[in-house]
Amino acid sequence: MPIRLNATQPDFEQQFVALLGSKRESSQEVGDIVTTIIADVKSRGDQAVAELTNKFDAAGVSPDTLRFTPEQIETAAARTDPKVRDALQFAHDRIRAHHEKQKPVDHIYQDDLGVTLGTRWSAIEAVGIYVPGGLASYPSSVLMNAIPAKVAGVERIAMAVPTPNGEISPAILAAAQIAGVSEIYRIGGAQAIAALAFGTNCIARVDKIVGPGNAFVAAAKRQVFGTVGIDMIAGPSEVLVIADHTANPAWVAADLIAQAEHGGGAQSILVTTHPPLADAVMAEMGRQIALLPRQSIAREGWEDFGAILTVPTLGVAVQLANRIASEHVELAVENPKALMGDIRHAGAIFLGHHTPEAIGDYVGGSNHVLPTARSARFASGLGVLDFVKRTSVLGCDPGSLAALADAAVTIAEAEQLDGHGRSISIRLNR
Ligand SMILES: NC(=O)c1ccc[n+]([C@@H]2O[C@H](COP(=O)([O-])OP(=O)(O)OC[C@H]3O[C@@H](n4cnc5c(N)ncnc54)[C@H](O)[C@@H]3O)[C@@H](O)[C@H]2O)c1
Ligand SMILES: N[C@H](CO)Cc1c[nH]c[nH+]1
Ligand SMILES: [Zn+2]
Repeated sequence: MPIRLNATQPDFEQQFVALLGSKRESSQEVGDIVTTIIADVKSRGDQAVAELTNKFDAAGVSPDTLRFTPEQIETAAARTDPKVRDALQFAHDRIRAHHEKQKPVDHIYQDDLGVTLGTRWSAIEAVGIYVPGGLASYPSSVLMNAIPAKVAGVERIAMAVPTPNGEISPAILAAAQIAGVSEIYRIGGAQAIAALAFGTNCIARVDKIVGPGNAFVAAAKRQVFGTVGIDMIAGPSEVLVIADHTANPAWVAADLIAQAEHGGGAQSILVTTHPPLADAVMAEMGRQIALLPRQSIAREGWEDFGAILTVPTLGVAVQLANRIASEHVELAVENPKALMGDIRHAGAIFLGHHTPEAIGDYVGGSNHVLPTARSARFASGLGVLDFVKRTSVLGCDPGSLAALADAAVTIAEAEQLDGHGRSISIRLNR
């Protein structure tokens, strides 16, 4: 059964803290498995990648079939239902248009001492994008990963996607074609992350790895950080719905189920100021889940990771939401725009009764690769800025150098770094 809590019950704080911690962090066991996999890929390269891919995905690969050939991509993409292809193209165009607006601009100026100062942006050269594919297939995640990289001007995009039982949804390859990605490997999990980070004979190493995935993918990204850059920890999905008396219980229940459907530790939480809504959503969950197939992952997700919290005011709801720092926060309230400013920690905010989170998963235009496991306290969703680096630019002429020199030499002396001081004063014949 999902957890039900009322903010006025005496042990609320204790129960809430337990909810915050429940299965959101990567376990030691997963971390240890991932460490072993990464070490294996580092030492045995493609052979290890192929063996691990066959062990976990039963993909039937060998070291020389890890990469999709251009013909395989073309054939599979051509098999995609034209309606799906059109929908992916529609999504692509909307996502691209939104991300174009995120492009940073170089900025160079001269300050009042005559010093030239600037910020220059340049694209990362080679990026690995991870597209999850264990329990479900995510053509939409191909677009969400690849489009901001393309907009940023990344030269090489290497995509990893697991192919359970050797199968791939043609829509994945159609999405890759639409986004302009052609270097695609049929690998997943920690072995894919290790191969992209350290490189093998057939997979050249990248500079940064982005994209969502399960606990093994998230742990592997943590462990290779430093060797390569990573975007964030985008693990099992989460939704937090804040709802008042104006919310429709059937719609709220449907949104909670949509997130539980991701399985593998997904989390769906409702916080409401209206106790009758809590009861109605609970009943709706039972009704709608009963309509799902018996082994539906949504059913398991809700049973294991669902929660309904009743609170006295929207102010308390917001406080709890900021502590949970959910990947998605839906504001199913009378005046969502008024509440939005108080939500400090969220991967993405969805405004009002007519903005289901799933619209952001696919075609809204914003990115669905978002921070999970409370990392929205310090991380942001994927965007163009994840694929560029910022380099500062500084320039002095004799006049401006003279204007800065005294203070610089004084600090150098305070640090007892005489060489630093001399490299300045030598230019001024001091
Ligand atoms: N936060 C986001 O932006 C976002 C977006 C889309 C999906 N997601 C999440 O991505 C996840 C996708 O998970 P998934 O499992 O379907 O696909 P996945 O591709 O992330 O994981 C599949 C891989 O996990 C590895 N694996 C599975 N069991 C293992 C084991 N016992 N030991 C070692 N490795 C093992 C295998 O290598 C397999 O290839 C879901 O949790 C979903 O919620 C998040
Ligand atoms: N809700 C997921 C994490 O933001 C993304 C997704 C893709 N397809 C369906 N859902
Ligand atoms: Zn989703």
